[in-house]
Amino acid sequence: MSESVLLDEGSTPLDLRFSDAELDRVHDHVTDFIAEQVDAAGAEGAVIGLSGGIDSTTVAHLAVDALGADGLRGLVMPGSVNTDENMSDAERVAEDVGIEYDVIEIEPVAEAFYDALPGAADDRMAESNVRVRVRAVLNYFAANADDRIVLGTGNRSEALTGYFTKYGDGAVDCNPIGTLYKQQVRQLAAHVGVPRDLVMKTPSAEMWRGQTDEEELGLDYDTLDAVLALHVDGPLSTAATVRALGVTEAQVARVEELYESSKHKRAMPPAPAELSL
Ligand SMILES: Nc1ncnc2c1ncn2[C@@H]1O[C@H](COP(=O)(O)OP(=O)(O)OC[C@H]2O[C@@H]([n+]3cccc(C(=O)O)c3)[C@H](O)[C@@H]2O)[C@@H](O)[C@H]1O
Ligand SMILES: Nc1ncnc2c1ncn2[C@@H]1O[C@H](COP(=O)(O)OP(=O)(O)OP(=O)(O)O)[C@@H](O)[C@H]1O
Ligand SMILES: [Mg+2]
Repeated sequence: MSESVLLDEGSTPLDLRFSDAELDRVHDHVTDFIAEQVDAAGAEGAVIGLSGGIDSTTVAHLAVDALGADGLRGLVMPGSVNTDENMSDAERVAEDVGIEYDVIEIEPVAEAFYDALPGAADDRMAESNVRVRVRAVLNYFAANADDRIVLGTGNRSEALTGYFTKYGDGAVDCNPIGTLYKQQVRQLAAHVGVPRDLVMKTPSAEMWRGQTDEEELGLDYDTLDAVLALHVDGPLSTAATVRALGVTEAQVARVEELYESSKHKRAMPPAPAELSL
C-alpha cells in the first residue's frame, strides 16, 4: 500500500502533510541534525527510550539512518502500567532497525521512590511522573556510561501544549522531531518504513491504564494540530480560526489554555534579574 493511501484515511480539518519532495528533504534535514548533534557533543552515538509508540519508533528509524545501527542503543523500560503489546512492539522496533537494546523493569526503582515519600503516590499524576522520570535517569545512566547523547522523541504538538513530564520525557539532549506536528510525524513514520500497525496506533503516554493522549488533551490530534498551526503558531484570531476550521470557540480556548499554562516547560528555569551592587 502506498504511503498516501495509508495516510489518506479520515478527514483532517487542515492538511499539514508534506509533499513527497518535501518529505525527502525533511528526512535528510532531521538525519543530518541527529548526526550533527552527536558530532557536536563529541559523543560516540545516542540512546533512546523505546515505548512501541509512533514518536520513539520514528526517531529510532531516523537515528539509525543518521548514525547506523551501532550508533543507537535502545532502552525498553516496562512498568506496571505498560501493556505487553506495547513492550513487545518496542522490542520489535529495536529488532527491525537492528540496534542493541536492554529491557529494564522500572517498577522496583519506582517503588523505592514511593516508599521514600509515603503518601505522595496517592496522587495519580505524581505517581505516574515518577515512572517517566525514572526512565529519564536510566537514559542518562546509559548515555553517561557509553559516551552517548539522549535522543528526545517530543514533537511540536506536545511541546506547544506541554504534554510531557518536565524533566521526565522532556529531559533529553535534542528533539529531532520537535518541529513536526503529530500529523506530520505520522506521515514521516510511514515514509521511513514504520509498520502500518504502529503508524495507526492510538497515541498513549501509558501513565495509567487506558490513558490516551487525545482523551486527556480533550481534542483529537488533527484538530489540535490545525488550531496550533493557524492560531498559536499562525496569525489567525480565535474567530478566524473557528471560521477556517469549523472548530468551536471552546476548542480554541482549550488549546490556548494548554499553551499558556505550559510556558514554564519551554523555558530555562528563571532566576532573579542580576542586581547591580
Ligand atoms: N507556572 C509554573 N511555573 C513554574 N513551574 C511550574 C508552573 N506550573 C507548574 N510548575 C512545575 O511543574 C510541575 C508540573 O509539571 P509536570 O511535573 O510535568 O506534571 P504535569 O504537567 O502535571 O503532568 C504531565 C503531563 O504530561 C503528560 N505526559 C507525560 C509524560 C509523557 C507524555 C507522553 O505524551 O508520552 C505525556 C501527562 O499525561 C500529563 O498530562 C509542578 O509540580 C511544578 O513543579
Ligand atoms: N515503557 C517505556 N520504555 C521506554 N521508553 C519509554 C516508555 N514509555 C515512554 N517512553 C519514552 O517516552 C517517550 C514519550 O512517550 P510518548 O507516548 O509521547 O511517545 P511514543 O510512545 O513514542 O508515541 P505516542 O505519543 O504515539 O504514544 C517515548 O517516545 C519514549 O522515548
Ligand atoms: Mg506512547
